[in-house]
Amino acid sequence: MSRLPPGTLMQRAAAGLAAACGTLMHGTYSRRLTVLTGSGDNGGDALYAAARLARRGAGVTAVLLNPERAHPGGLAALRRAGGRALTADTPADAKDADAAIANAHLVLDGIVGIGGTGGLRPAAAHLAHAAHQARASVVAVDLPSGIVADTGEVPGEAVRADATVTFGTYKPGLLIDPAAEHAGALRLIDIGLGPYLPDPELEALQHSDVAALLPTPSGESDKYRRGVVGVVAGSERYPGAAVLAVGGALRGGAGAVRYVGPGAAAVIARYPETLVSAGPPAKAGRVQAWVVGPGLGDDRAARQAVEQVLASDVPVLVDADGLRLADREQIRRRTSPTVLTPHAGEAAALLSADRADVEAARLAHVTRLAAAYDATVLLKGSTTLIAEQGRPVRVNPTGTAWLSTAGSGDVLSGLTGSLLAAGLAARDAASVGAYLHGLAGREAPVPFGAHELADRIPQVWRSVHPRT
Ligand SMILES: NC(=O)C1=CN([C@@H]2O[C@H](COP(=O)(O)OP(=O)(O)OC[C@H]3O[C@@H](n4cnc5c(N)ncnc54)[C@H](OP(=O)(O)O)[C@@H]3O)[C@@H](O)[C@H]2O)[C@@H](O)CC1
Ligand SMILES: Nc1ncnc2c1ncn2[C@@H]1O[C@H](COP(=O)(O)OP(=O)(O)O)[C@@H](O)[C@H]1O
Ligand SMILES: [K+]
Repeated sequence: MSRLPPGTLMQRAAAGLAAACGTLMHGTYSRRLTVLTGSGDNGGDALYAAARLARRGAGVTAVLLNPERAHPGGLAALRRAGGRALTADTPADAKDADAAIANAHLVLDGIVGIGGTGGLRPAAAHLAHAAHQARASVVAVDLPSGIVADTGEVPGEAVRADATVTFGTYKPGLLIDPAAEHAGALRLIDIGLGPYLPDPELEALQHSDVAALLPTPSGESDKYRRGVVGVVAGSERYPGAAVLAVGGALRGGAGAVRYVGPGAAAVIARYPETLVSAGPPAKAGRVQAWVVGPGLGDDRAARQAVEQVLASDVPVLVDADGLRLADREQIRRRTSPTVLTPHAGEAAALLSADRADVEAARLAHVTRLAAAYDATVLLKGSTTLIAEQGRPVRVNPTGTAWLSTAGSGDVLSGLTGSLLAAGLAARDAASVGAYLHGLAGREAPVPFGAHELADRIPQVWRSVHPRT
């Protein structure tokens, strides 16, 4: 801001916002637009954008939460363009304000942006509620008012938007639930901040990043050089977990999958290429990475298997029952990489916290877990986050709620373990595993069972890396 004439960034933001709204309303002429206006610069962006739309024929009403402190330049521009302004909490205007929201084609949420603190105050919450009830599309300016931009938490009332037009850079709250769910479709407007932004605290891989990380065999490759992944999963009670984890592992780029446990017959019946051994992991032969935990149960053999795997000197992914059975000190003492893949309930147990608190503040909890266990942590759920100490947290941009189906996590752990065995660093293996798993969930015809996810992986692998 200090390098440019005053107001330049706001004008860039308003121009981008107006263009996006024009597209969303399929034009401006005779469209009704209502602007929920707070008293900071977020309201200023909204007012200037609305003035641009009014000049192009839209009928604009601004509902002001605090008329004395509404952005003076924005309000003047709106009035010059023929827009009208109402005061939200004066009895004379309140009815008109509610009607303007109820009858709008589009409602712009300019209540608060990155300057907001806490849930919406009552007058603002009333407007947010009215917008939600209305037929109008709701477009959030920079972010849905009431969410915490930096964390994705939603501490109280917040706007529910159909789309969010954000400026300069994505904010963590637009990418992490529960806040992300309030944002709707995202649109980033470049206002020229790029070169001045600090390193991000949160990052999301794109297709090209994932393509560059995918292991690809070369002329020199043989099955051992490609990596062998050991899978310790399944039990008499849950033989299917073994099949699903092996199914994921066979599609993760390792050269061979070694299965260790009581589910060998079921595994071989489905995947005859699997190397199986009946004894404990310590006797199973060399692997380049282990996956331990899906459907393992909790008998003595299971506990012993977890202990042996954690005692190895190769990367280990611990999931499901493995997270429950693992000796926590043993995890912390490991010198090779460890990847923990809890869902919110398992994360809560590992931190002696409440599941609801983990889901409400995913970023804080995944960061705490990575520090507490000195491990790479992939926290599953409606948003998947990957944390490692000292590195930006990664948020997985793929996925769908259809992934919440039994056994889906088993496929993810096999897949991610296979990427570890193929030589990816722990954080990359977890991010790439989540990315492909999420894409498979989007591509598979719904409703799907978890085994169909494993079957989809080669197709999404090719879509990410067409030359494989
Ligand atoms: N930075 C940049 O480069 C650019 C920034 N830009 C834009 O500026 C925005 C940030 O503007 P900002 O800093 O003026 O704060 P903003 O988000 O409008 O909120 C402050 C107001 O909210 C109020 N308020 C607070 N909490 C509340 C609550 N819970 N419920 C209700 N009200 C609450 C608070 O009231 P107060 O506490 O003062 O009474 C104050 O009036 C940013 O998001 C982007 O849109 C663009 O123009 C492009 C360049
Ligand atoms: N609401 C949701 N939206 C998107 N993905 C979800 C949702 N709920 C769960 N998932 C994903 O589905 C998978 C479920 O894994 P998990 O909880 O381990 O189930 P299971 O133990 O049955 O395999 C994870 O990859 C998780 O991120
Ligand atoms: K807003």
